[in-house]
Amino acid sequence: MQNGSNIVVEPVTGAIGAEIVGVDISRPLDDATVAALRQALLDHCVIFFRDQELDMAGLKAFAARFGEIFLHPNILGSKADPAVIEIIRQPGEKRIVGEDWHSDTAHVAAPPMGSVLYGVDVPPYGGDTLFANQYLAYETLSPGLKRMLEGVRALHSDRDVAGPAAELNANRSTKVRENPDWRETAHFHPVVRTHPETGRKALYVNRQTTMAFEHMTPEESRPLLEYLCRHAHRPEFSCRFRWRRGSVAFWDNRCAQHTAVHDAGRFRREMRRVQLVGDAPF
Ligand SMILES: O=C(O)CCC(=O)C(=O)O
Ligand SMILES: [Fe+2]
Repeated sequence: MQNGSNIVVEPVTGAIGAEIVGVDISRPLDDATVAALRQALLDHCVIFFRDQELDMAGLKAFAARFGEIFLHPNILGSKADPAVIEIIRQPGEKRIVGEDWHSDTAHVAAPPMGSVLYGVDVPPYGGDTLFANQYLAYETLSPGLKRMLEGVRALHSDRDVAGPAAELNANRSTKVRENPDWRETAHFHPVVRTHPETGRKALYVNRQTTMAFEHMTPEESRPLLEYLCRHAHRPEFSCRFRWRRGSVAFWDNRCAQHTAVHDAGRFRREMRRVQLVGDAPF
């Protein structure tokens, strides 16, 4: 049993991210350890682990210590276990999962609270993942823009990430579910959400799913939306994680955005991801 008091939390930037040292997450974790890890996640928005040996069951068991497992509505899960998504890139792949800045699965009524991503087969260089702190993105807006965004909601849709065209499926290994009866899933969420555990406000718009502000056309929304999406990942809000085999990133999807970098096209890259159930944003 791993004891919470042994854990060391080492921030990786001044803005976001911390590496956790001194814990083997393949072993059963006691409640003090889980509480310490959860606190580190709340403090740093994303936590990283190195040199972990996790099979699918181990990855799921670790994630399950932090909440109920979320089943993705669009992306096909592994044949071995549908709760685990295999995010695979073959050499030369045109499109990848997670390209461009986003928070995960924001088109559903209650988006996942977080994701645990595990590096199974990682390129020798390239294929990093970037994260950005959305508390800072909100806090650095001007008082006037903060006031303007108060109470404003935006429409989030899976039109571009799971649409009927399935153009994605032709160009990447990780497939969305092919469904002739596919219907768009769309929900309104506040542009500024309050984190249910920390009580802090975070910006909550992204380039993958946010279509328009409520009561406004996409054309009217686009300039401000684009400004907010660009502001959301300024270098001083972000960190970059370089993967090794056995690395883990566990992000809080309520206060962090992330993007995968598509710069390792010559190499195969294989990751496994488990998501956790979250609340409806408020
Ligand atoms: O493969 C990556 O680096 C991240 C992909 C992604 O966006 C995700 O797992 O949610
Ligand atoms: Fe993602």
